[in-house]
Amino acid sequence: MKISKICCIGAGYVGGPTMAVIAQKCPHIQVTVVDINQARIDGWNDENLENLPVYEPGLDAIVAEARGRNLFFSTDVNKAIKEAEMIFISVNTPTKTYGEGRGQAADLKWIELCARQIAAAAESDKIVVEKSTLPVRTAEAVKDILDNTGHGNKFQILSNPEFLAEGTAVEDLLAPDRVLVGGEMSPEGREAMQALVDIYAHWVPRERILTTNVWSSELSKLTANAFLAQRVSSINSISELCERTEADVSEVGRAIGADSRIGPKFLQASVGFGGSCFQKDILNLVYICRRFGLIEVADYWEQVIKMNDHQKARFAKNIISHLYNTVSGKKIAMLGWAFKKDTNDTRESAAIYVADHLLRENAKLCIYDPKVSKEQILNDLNYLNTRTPEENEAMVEIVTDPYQACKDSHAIAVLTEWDEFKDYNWDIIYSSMLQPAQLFDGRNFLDHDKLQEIGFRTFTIGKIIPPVKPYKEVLNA
Ligand SMILES: NC(=O)c1ccc[n+]([C@@H]2O[C@H](COP(=O)([O-])OP(=O)(O)OC[C@H]3O[C@@H](n4cnc5c(N)ncnc54)[C@H](O)[C@@H]3O)[C@@H](O)[C@H]2O)c1
Ligand SMILES: O=c1ccn([C@@H]2O[C@H](COP(=O)(O)OP(=O)(O)O[C@H]3O[C@H](CO)[C@@H](O)[C@H](O)[C@H]3O)[C@@H](O)[C@H]2O)c(=O)[nH]1
Repeated sequence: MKISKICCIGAGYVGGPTMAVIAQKCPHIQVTVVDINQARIDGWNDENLENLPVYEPGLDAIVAEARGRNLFFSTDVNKAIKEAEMIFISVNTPTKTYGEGRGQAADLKWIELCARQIAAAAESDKIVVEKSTLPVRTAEAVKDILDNTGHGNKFQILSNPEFLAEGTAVEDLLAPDRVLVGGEMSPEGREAMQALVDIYAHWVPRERILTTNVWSSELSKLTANAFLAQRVSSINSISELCERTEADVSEVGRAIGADSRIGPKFLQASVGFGGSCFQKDILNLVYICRRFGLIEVADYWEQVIKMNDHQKARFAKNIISHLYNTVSGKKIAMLGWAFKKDTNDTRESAAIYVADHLLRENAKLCIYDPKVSKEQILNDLNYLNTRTPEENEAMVEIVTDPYQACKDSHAIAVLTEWDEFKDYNWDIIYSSMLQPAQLFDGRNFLDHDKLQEIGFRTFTIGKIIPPVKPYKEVLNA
């Protein structure tokens, strides 16, 4: 079966970049990405590529090449469904905030709405591809809705989870470790799988395209994220032990990572993992296990989240304890708000929770992030509901100049590993701060020897840095 028209429902961090790459690599396929969010679609259609709603290195060039040729962004969902032979569902599947499974289960409201809309709008048979991350056996529900409301049209449901990481989405999409396609093991199912495999085979080596049954595919996505997050929580747990024993977590990470059975990736200790996926997907896994009565399995994975919460709280508490057990009324500069570098995404960023912790202690925060807007930072804090939006606005200043953020502060907390932070003139920053100037590197990536040499009291994760010399006088006081 040859596909000539694709539609993707959901123009977010996954739908936008994924479809842009398919369109670039398959110029003969018309790709239409649709969304109910008009502002998002306007952003994707904006002539100024700096206004694309998703920031990813290299994405602007790909959009520029394909947009208007065979890549289109629209809010006309029904039209795109009607025209397409293959429909990707790439809508959000956040943790439920209400009712049964609140705080753990995935909220499949948007998935169901998509299935119903596809059923209502379709005028011919369709292949429906689950691109969103879904609980194992969701395809069953999607198929049930489509089969019972789809006016006799035939639907094949495939699972094709996305493994891209933000910040490296384009490189991950262009050269994925693997592409996973799960489908029904019937002749029709195999034909649908082959149609999707043929699309990816335009640029992905065939041996990297794995096919499985639907349930293995759905569960592999949750499992991959659980394993990755578990590595971060594991090294973070060891970081705390390092701080008590004068071991250095970077050295431990290097030493264990050299074992080919362990491997060197995802062993970077940090203030805690963030992002829209790890926490939500593990909570979902935990929920599914509990539903099946697998209490020990659920508890095992839940510990990964508990460890992560502990790490974020530990970082904030460490700042407070080094500022003589009070941050009340003290200016603290926060460098970085995104959950990792090279993305403007802030979902579940450790920075949000560290900020909230410090604000509960009445700190005054001054925040700088090169890619995150003031509105987004305030939205993130307001979403926690810890205090009123007016109170957040009064306690938090958001600036576009990192030097201004640090000026007159008691301490700097580095929350995101943006490359530009390494190149700052730390002498100038040091001399503009209140003394003793303290710096808390939540990403272990700055040049700590140099910072110590300048005079900073430097604290990092998983390593105690001894002071190299008495604290300097304020240079330009
Ligand atoms: N963000 C990532 O890095 C990443 C990576 C792999 C997988 N995933 C998974 O992919 C899915 C999408 O994630 P995302 O980060 O792109 O989410 P997102 O929130 O950025 O985008 C989802 C989009 O879907 C739209 N939408 C929701 N319901 C709709 C409907 N009925 N019709 C049309 N549009 C609708 C929303 O308006 C939104 O723009 C999630 O299941 C997520 O777990 C995300
Ligand atoms: O050694 C490490 C690696 C990562 N992190 C943190 O872990 C979080 C997640 O990072 P990363 O996995 O690189 O980014 P995501 O975009 O969240 O990607 C994850 O989640 C996606 C959504 O499901 C999956 O598609 C990807 O495969 C999976 O890596 C970030 O806060 C990182 O700073 C660390 O603290 N230490």
